[in-house]
Amino acid sequence: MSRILIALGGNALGDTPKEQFELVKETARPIVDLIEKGHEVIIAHGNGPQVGMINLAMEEISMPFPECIAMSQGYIGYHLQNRIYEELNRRNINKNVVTIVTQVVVDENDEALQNPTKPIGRFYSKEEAEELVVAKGYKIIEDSGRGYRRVVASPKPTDIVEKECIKTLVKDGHIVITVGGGGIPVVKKDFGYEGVNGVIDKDFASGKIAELIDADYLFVLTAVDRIAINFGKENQINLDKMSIEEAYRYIEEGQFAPGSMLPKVIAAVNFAKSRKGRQAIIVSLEKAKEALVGESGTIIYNS
Ligand SMILES: Nc1ncnc2c1ncn2[C@@H]1O[C@H](COP(=O)(O)OP(=O)(O)O)[C@@H](O)[C@H]1O
Ligand SMILES: NC(=O)OP(=O)(O)O
Repeated sequence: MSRILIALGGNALGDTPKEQFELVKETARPIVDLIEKGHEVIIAHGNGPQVGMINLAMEEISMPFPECIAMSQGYIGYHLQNRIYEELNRRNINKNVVTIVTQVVVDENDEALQNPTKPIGRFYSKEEAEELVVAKGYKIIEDSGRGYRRVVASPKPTDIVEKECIKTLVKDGHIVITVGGGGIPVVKKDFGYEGVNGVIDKDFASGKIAELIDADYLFVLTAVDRIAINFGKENQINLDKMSIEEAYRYIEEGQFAPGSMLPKVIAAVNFAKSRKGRQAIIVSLEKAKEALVGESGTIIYNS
């Protein structure tokens, strides 16, 4: 039996709450497959499209990002815990599922707070993007050949406020959904914490919690079955494994798009490096079960 941290991509959760609730029904199956095999599963998820949607919908009252992230953790967590519970019941597996509203500590001097890089919200055409820059003052970038997106600050996680609660729940056999959307970014104050504007990359927060709960595997589930080099080009090569040294070389070559595949690879490398025997796997949701027996995904390993 292994302890597996599953990081679900926000782009795989659909565009509307209705669409998401249907999609998450499918998401629950491969997750429960792993639980049925006896693995301990902890779930993290993205919120890029959703947090952008919430922030835009609440523009009139300028809803700050920490609150938007908390809302996204709540409703994505609700969908996941509802559907996973249903799937567990269908298979007569007696387990509890719970979502933790999670605050993630960042450094108030993190330079990333002044330099927006994290794509959120929907994709725009080039013309729409140009209009938004003028009308709303957004910073917009081109996102991995898929269109244009707003970017916001994305500080690095340094600690997780609720880590002891998470550890206890996992130890007691409960299925925990945590660090949704990378967690609510907070900075330490004298007696507590205060939210800051930004969206933490869920891949980095997932790597952090995976280390803290002593996971054996970090599964980063996204839209592609494998990492590729020369991605999207005629000479694209999909990788079934990648050593840490190879990963560093490909990063240097610029093989992984910033804001999409690059944070996943960095989080995977950091996790694989942190303890001998730990492996990170980047794979699609549909192929998660196959990935555990080496039949899909890209394994990032410490050679
Ligand atoms: N080298 C690469 N190999 C595979 N996919 C890549 C690569 N570079 C960029 N991508 C893109 O990155 C996407 C994953 O990032 P993203 O959609 O932001 O993640 P998430 O699933 O967490 O929302 C893939 O679906 C793919 O379109
Ligand atoms: N917060 C975050 O990293 O979300 P995505 O995975 O949706 O980009």
